[in-house]
Amino acid sequence: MLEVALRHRFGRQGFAIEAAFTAPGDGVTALFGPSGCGKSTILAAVAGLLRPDEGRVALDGTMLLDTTRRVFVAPERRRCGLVFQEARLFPHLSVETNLRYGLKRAPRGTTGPGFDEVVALLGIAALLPRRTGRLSGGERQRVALGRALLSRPRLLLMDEPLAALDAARRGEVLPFLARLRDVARTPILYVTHALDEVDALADRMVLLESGRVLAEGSVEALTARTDLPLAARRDAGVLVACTVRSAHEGLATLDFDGGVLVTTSRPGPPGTRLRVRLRARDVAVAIEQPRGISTQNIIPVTLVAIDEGSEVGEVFLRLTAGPTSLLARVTRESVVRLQLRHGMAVWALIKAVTFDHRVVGAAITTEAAEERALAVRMMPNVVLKGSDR
Ligand SMILES: Nc1ncnc2c1ncn2[C@@H]1O[C@H](COP(=O)(O)OP(=O)(O)OP(=O)(O)O)[C@@H](O)[C@H]1O
Repeated sequence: MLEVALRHRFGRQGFAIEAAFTAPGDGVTALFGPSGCGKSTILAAVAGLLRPDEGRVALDGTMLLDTTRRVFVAPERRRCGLVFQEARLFPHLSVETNLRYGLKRAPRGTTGPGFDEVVALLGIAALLPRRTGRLSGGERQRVALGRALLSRPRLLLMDEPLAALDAARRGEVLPFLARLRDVARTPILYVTHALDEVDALADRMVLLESGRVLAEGSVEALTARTDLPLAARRDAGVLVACTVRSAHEGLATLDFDGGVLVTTSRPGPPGTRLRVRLRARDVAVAIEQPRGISTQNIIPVTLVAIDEGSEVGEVFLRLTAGPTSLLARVTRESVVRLQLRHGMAVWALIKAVTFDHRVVGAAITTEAAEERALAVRMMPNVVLKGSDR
């Protein structure tokens, strides 16, 4: 487990951070918040690249920083693997040499994935002889991930690793990040301000604003809260864990804990586990079961709360389908007109064409899936969290 408590101010009048949070010993914890809220500064303090005015950083009980006891472990001795927005590779050297540089930094006597395993995991075998200066941005980031992993870190620190890539390249690298998360068993602290990356990768989220922690918890729990700034976003809504039951003729049926969803997005074959973001603005409610309507998803739910929205004239309806929470963003006028009250049984209406999905495990090509199977064979003591568990 990573424990962080920091207090720092740049100069006398500068930006101030006062933040404390924990991250578990596995999975991805996202440091999420708007530009300038202090995410990179916190990451730098964990890496040892910044000495905060006061603070404590402990990794699995080992103190990396404790200003009260004058403990400051040098960055190179913290065993943190770093991946930044730009890959920071040696441009004149080959991919293989860059990767072996990572391996050289692994402390003696440590165990972890070997060179071939990491190359297979990240699908970079064909790139090995090439100079990194000639690679695409996405390829460079995969090499940077490999180099970080080969240094056998106890913690991977990633500062917006996809932010410098265009949409196509991000889509190319994301599944590899998911594979790394699932196979490498190294906890990851992941800085981002992109909610879709949180949806795709993170188990936990630490929500930051102006140098302070507003909330921390599971991604599902935090995205369903209407009292956090996340609720002001146009894509505010809940994340629902689903499993594909069937998929044919352009429609997929997904099971979730509390019902069934039908979607036109292509989530993969039966059994695939994924997360669906149901945006509050895409959910309507009806007080009677609608008939003669094109909407595919008509889900019986209970209205459990009416929360203030961030916009005048709007509210969030908090609905439950079994143990699963949904949010609907509707006008206050509708609440009055339909006489909506807590405890009412209503129907949530969600068009099949509206929602996005993120495959929880790596959604990768057949070739990459074969490489992944190879990586798994080569790393027998791996834990799989993905769709092909
Ligand atoms: N060395 C420094 N000296 C003075 N101010 C700094 C320094 N480094 C960062 N800051 C300020 O601290 C604040 C937080 O910066 P930080 O880079 O941690 O934010 P961030 O959340 O990572 O933002 P972004 O998403 O834009 O990278 C900003 O206002 C920044 O200008």
